[in-house]
Amino acid sequence: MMSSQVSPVKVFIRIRPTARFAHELIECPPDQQTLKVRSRKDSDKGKRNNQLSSWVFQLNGILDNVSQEDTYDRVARSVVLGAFAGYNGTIMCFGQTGAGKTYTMTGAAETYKHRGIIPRALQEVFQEVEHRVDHTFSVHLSFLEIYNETMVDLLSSIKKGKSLNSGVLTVIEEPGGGVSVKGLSLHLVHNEEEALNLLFEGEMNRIIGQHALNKHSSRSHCIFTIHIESRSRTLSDAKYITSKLNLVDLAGSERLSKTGSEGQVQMEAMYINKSLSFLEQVILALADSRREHVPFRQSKLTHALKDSLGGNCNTVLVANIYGEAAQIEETLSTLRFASRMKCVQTKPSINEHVDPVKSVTIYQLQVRRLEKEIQFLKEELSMCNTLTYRVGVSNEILSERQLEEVRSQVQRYLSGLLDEIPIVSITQTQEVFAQFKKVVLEQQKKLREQIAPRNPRVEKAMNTTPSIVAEVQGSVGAVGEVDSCGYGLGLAKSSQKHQRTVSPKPSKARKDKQISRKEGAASQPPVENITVQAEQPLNLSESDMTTHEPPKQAPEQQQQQQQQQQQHPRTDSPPPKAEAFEDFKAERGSEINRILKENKAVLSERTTQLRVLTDVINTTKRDLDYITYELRQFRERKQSQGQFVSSEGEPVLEEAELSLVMQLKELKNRYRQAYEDFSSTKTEVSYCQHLVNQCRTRLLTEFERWYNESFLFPDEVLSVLETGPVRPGHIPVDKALTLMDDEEHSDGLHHKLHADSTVSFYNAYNRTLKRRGSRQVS
Ligand SMILES: Nc1ncnc2c1ncn2[C@@H]1O[C@H](COP(=O)(O)OP(=O)(O)OP(=O)(O)O)[C@@H](O)[C@H]1O
Repeated sequence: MMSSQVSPVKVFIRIRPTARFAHELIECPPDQQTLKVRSRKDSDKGKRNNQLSSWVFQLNGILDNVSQEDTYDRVARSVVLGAFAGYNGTIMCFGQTGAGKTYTMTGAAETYKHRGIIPRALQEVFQEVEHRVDHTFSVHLSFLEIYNETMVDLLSSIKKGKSLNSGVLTVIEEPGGGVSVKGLSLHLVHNEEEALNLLFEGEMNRIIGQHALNKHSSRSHCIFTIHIESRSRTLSDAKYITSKLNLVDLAGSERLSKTGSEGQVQMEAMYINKSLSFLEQVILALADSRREHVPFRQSKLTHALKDSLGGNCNTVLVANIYGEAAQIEETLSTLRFASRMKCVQTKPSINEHVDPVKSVTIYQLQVRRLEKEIQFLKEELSMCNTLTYRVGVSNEILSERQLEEVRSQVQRYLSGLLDEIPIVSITQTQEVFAQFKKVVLEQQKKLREQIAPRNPRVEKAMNTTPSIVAEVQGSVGAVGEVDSCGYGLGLAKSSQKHQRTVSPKPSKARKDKQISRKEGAASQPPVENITVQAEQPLNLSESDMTTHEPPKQAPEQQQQQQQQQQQHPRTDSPPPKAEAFEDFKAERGSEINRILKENKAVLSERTTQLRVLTDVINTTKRDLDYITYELRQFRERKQSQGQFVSSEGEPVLEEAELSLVMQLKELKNRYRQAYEDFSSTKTEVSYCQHLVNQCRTRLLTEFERWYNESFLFPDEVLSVLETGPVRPGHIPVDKALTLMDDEEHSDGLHHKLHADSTVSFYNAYNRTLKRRGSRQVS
């Protein structure tokens, strides 16, 4: 049930038309909401009073000379429509016998025009059911009569009704605060006509007693209920709403003395008066916010109307009055009841429920649907795989336009104009790789054409130098913290050094050339701006230096190399990296090295400071614990000996205790200060560590580049690299130098990728051909 707002009961006065209307006693001002009544009688005591008393009643509307149609519109329509939104509604007529309750509620059966609220409500309900096509509705009816405190099912004569209990009817309270009548039959109706049939059937069954005032007077209370249940057609969830419309025709409220009834009828009148009196008590209790208990259970009527009066319901009361002078007492009584009812507040709220069975079914359906979907996707995936590896390739080959797009993407990616190449399909991804390889091969070919025939040294470098990537990774891993500053090259022990017969250092002229080349390079940022992130590992070890050993060669190769070395001067061979690194730090990389050393010095100093502060904190903490313990001990001792109190009655601190308190205070301050210093120093340490790491990475990266470009690559290689789309770092440069795929290999690459994919298809095709051939032969 959804949260509700408080809403007061709406009260209307309906005046039965009469030629003898007591205009001198009842005045209806034009505002249509006020009734002024005068009377010479003391209505409470039932005696004549010479004083003329007057009363003013303020209500929601006065229905004087108002048609049945307008009465329905003003009184009932909103309540009936509210039921379609899930709100319960109650409309009840109250008043003395013959004042027009039944006329208002059921109407005059003879003429269609004079039909009352119930038939009009039924008409509206079925019109709404027809209009609201997005919902399915079920409408049930029940008709209850309360006669002499006995509940009677007015539709029990109808066989089809569903009733939980065919025995005695009892009012039961439902968990949400509502009430229902156990055993009362509920009848499913599909249209207005079926519903009206039931209404008339119930009316026929109504017990009618002879009465002095009105021979057709109803001596019972009747509750005609329309039960509506609606479910969305569009949302297949388990939620649904229910509502009920109680249309109540109360028995006449006249006094016993006035009826002049005897015997059975007098008994009826007594019961009626009693139940209406209980109704009044309930209304009084509901109108008084201080009252905690409301006596609903005192009568069947009040119990059955419990949720209509004080619960989850839009409630409207029509108080019918018979405006003749002779009835002024009853009129006053009815109006008093009506104005009390106006103070009653209800809490209408939408009755939304969740169908437990349906919710399980819905989840089951969802699970089943998802399982189906998974199955479908699995099948689609397997079909896709099948197609990709067998026949699909021929269908999925990229068009010329698509190929061109991939080429363009790769070019833009390599030149830095595109950040990433999105993966679209397997063939597109294959094509991207193919294009990358093609670029590499093209560059390699260009290199070979330009330099190989003219420069045998490059051939040699290409054959003897490990891959640049391996070099960068391996060599970076070869430098460690072994020098005096805690940093430097991890120099291999002399016994582990490979024996080189060549001069370890490049000539001065060569070095100058190298330096000027690097200094001219645009990629060289100022050393202060150390923001390059490390991509290489930083931890370097001595043993890694052995990775600089030339790869093991076959004896023939060694012999060939020795011959080559004899042919070419030794100065052409690259120096050992350890020595080159020392040179680099002294010259080309001196500035970075200096900054690195400075940063390391600051780091070392801050680390020492941090250590000192840690000691201070620990010592202070120990002292704090000790003084706290001492103070506690002192106070416990003092407690056992009794408290010293000054002449003013204040507790007195002893000198020793005061000293401990002061020490504690001082220690706390020291601790706080040391902790603050520790925190800020710790931040500094991690920042310095970060700077050191950056510098170290930078030094190594610069060294590797310098080493490679100075000793391994000739100018021709560098010039080609600078002009091509592949920038240093994009691909392993040595790959470009050492990979020697021939032209056909390059050209055939794209086809091979597809050929791999089509192999299954062609294998199968060839097998079929073979089988066919063998059959022909045989
Ligand atoms: N507003 C009205 N317009 C025309 N006729 C009316 C109106 N109100 C009541 N009457 C007529 O007055 C007579 C008594 O009305 P009705 O039977 O509705 O009174 P009641 O309050 O229902 O009495 P009871 O105590 O028997 O239930 C009926 O013949 C009815 O047609």
